[in-house]
Amino acid sequence: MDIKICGLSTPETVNAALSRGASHVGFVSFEKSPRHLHLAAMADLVRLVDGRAGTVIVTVDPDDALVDRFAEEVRPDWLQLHGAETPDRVRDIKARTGLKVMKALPVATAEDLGAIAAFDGIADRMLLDSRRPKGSVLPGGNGVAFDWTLLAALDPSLRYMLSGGIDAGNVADAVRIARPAGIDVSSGVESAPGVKDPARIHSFFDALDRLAQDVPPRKARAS
Ligand SMILES: O=C(O)c1ccccc1NCC(=O)[C@H](O)[C@H](O)COP(=O)(O)O
Repeated sequence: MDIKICGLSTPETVNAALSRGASHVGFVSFEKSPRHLHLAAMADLVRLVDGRAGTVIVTVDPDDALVDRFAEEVRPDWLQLHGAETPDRVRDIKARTGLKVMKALPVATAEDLGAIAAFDGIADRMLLDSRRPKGSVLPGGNGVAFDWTLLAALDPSLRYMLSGGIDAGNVADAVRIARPAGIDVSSGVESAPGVKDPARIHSFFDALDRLAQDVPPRKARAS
């Protein structure tokens, strides 16, 4: 299973995630976020990763100029689009940058899942996240979960990332209920908003290690 640790901002916490085998590490470009990083700081962290995990810039409705700067100055592997980007816009951004795109979709009801089909064959990965709670200025990274049982209706071959309010205490339930191809976590490995905590990153991976001992691999499971 892919594991993405999102909203990292220091070499120490990037190294903690890499040391436990994170498949992806994410850096947020959104000025209202406590996790916002300038491009030069992101570029330093991408160089530190040096191919040991997929590097992801999380961004919200970026214009072409910003997309170009991400591709040229930071050189990540992925852009994670966390705004109202349409399938056409996702296609344009992929063609413009040559980068892989993860499209985030806010989920609160079964109807919300209907939007996934429009990105089929366009987005490289869907990320199913909670809807922004009332009063939050952040489209993601709010530390709230949605009803994972809604995901039972999805085509089992859809390889999506699950996010929203996941932490060491509930990741086992998230995996057992949703059986996602990947998990994305941010607030759940922080000691305060925007402050990643190496000890919590380790606890999160410890919980995954325990889970790996009890949950059969996805392909081997019935239905
Ligand atoms: O994390 C942010 O501050 C953020 C800001 C703007 C858009 C997206 C953002 N985060 C997206 C993520 O990938 C988070 O990991 C995801 O929403 C889960 O967050 P959490 O519930 O805190 O684990």
